[in-house]
Amino acid sequence: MMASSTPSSLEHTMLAASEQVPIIVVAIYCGQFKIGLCQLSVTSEKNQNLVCARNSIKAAVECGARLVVLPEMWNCPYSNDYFAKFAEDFENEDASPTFSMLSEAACSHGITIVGGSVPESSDGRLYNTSCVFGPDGKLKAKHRKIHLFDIEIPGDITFKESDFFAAGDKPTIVDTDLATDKQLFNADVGRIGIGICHDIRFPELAALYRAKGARIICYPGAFNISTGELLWEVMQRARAADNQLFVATCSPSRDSSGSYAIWGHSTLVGPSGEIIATSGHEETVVVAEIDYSKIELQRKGLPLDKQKRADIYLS
Ligand SMILES: NC(=O)CC(=O)C(=O)O
Repeated sequence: MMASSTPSSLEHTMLAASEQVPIIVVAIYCGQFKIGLCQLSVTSEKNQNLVCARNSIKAAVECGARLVVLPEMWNCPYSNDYFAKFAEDFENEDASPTFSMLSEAACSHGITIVGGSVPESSDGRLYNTSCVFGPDGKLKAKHRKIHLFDIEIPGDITFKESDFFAAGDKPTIVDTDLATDKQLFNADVGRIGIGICHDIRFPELAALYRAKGARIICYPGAFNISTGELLWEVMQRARAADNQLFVATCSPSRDSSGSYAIWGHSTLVGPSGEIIATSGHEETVVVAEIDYSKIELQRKGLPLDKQKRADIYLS
């Protein structure tokens, strides 16, 4: 068991997809299911973005992924000039091409999709929203970005999401279809926590997800090159190691449209804070195996939950 989860058992393979998007596959023995992270190149043509995402989901599924994650803002450039124009109302499903495509993809492949994030219009407001679909194509959950990315570092980066978006006010935990997955695919996708990009900076949210039984937290994200180099990997590894669970992130690729320079590097991190699979900044699909027994192993060997001195710092 121990030997099977050591780095020496990793197989790294580079494959060429039919759409000529490079695919990175990382397999670990004794895994339970594969996750696919679709690092998409986002253009200012929504339809093209939908087609590209659909192809990428298919490529991930062809490599065995049962859980597929898309990036933050994948149907729309991550830019204030586009958010309102590209927004869709998910209550009106038939008029939402993004909702329809994700639902169809989840249903026809029988997979769970964490649909990155896109601009949502609702009751006269805009939200940065992630929709999660189950293998029957039904919407399982909707997460509205809780912590909006407002930053002003003179001479470096200024961005104010709160000028355009309203903040969500709920954490999002999704119970995926265990029975269906177990019967059909011998996989256990389990309980997932959802955050969007800047949400990753807030350890309290991740700790809440762990307390509620999440075994993986998915963060669609679009870190900037200014913040990404220093913090993107650190944040993911910290959230995973603090909570002894898996963290998956998915970003658009750097060549995406708009003035916002994207860091990329979609990644899967394991419960001891180890990087299992990652990418560069180009368009790609990362497929990696998740073995939940690593969580139990880590929590047994290093029982942070029992060692916690809540009497000292939570009172
Ligand atoms: N999209 C974001 O929330 C970006 C972010 O957090 C960053 O550091 O860049």
